[in-house]
Amino acid sequence: MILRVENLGRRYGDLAALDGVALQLRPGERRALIGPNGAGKSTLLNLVAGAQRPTTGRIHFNDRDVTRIGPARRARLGIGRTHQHPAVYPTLTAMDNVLVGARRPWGRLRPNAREYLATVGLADVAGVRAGSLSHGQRRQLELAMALAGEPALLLLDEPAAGLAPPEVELLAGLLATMPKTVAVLLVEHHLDLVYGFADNVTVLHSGRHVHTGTVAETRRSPEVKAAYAGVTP
Ligand SMILES: Nc1ncnc2c1ncn2[C@@H]1O[C@H](COP(=O)(O)OP(=O)(O)OP(=O)(O)O)[C@@H](O)[C@H]1O
Repeated sequence: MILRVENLGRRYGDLAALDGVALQLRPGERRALIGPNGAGKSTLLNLVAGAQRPTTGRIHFNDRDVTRIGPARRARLGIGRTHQHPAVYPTLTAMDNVLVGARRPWGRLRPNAREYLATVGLADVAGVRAGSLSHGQRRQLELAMALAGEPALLLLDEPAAGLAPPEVELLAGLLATMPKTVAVLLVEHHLDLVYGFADNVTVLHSGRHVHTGTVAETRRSPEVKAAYAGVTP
């Protein structure tokens, strides 16, 4: 398993944002994480990335316990991520943003950086400052930055949020061409995107795990229907 999460919990005062969640991802697996607003999806992603510390539970990445390891070291170990609001350096060019994402000596990686930009469809704006790019392009750039780190696990937090329908289609195409060496954990509300992309789908509701299954199983799951109807399954 590339990711093994056991009994993961996170409290904010009286609120259990995440409550005893277990999750396992195979190398190269495409897994979507869905659930209604406030279900705990971003919290789970932040705990796996190391941006937040769990209240309970353990996180194993590549058979290594990373529960107490900080986010920068987890990134170097091979956990890449994107954010709900794209985190790019606005005053740096698209190219230099990718070089930052690569976390390796500048010059050596320049040709590669161009490849990553091309992968996400941004080759033409390599020299443009990230702050001048559209919201959709900044999302694509953040994905190139994450890929440049050559992660074994990529955490994507609502990559379709704020995108126009043609940009969502572009994103779906990008996700489909993602290297099979990368396992992806995708948090997304856009269910067409989820069902077109995922091997398996995990559903959270009120911080709890309510379902994991294939796309077909998820589509007909009564627990999933109940979770989305706002009923406690
Ligand atoms: N820093 C925080 N302080 C207090 N409560 C928080 C904090 N972060 C998240 N929460 C609460 O934890 C719960 C889970 O939030 P989380 O953002 O993980 O849900 P989500 O499934 O990602 O929701 P959405 O789909 O709306 O992004 C929510 O009730 C939220 O209000």
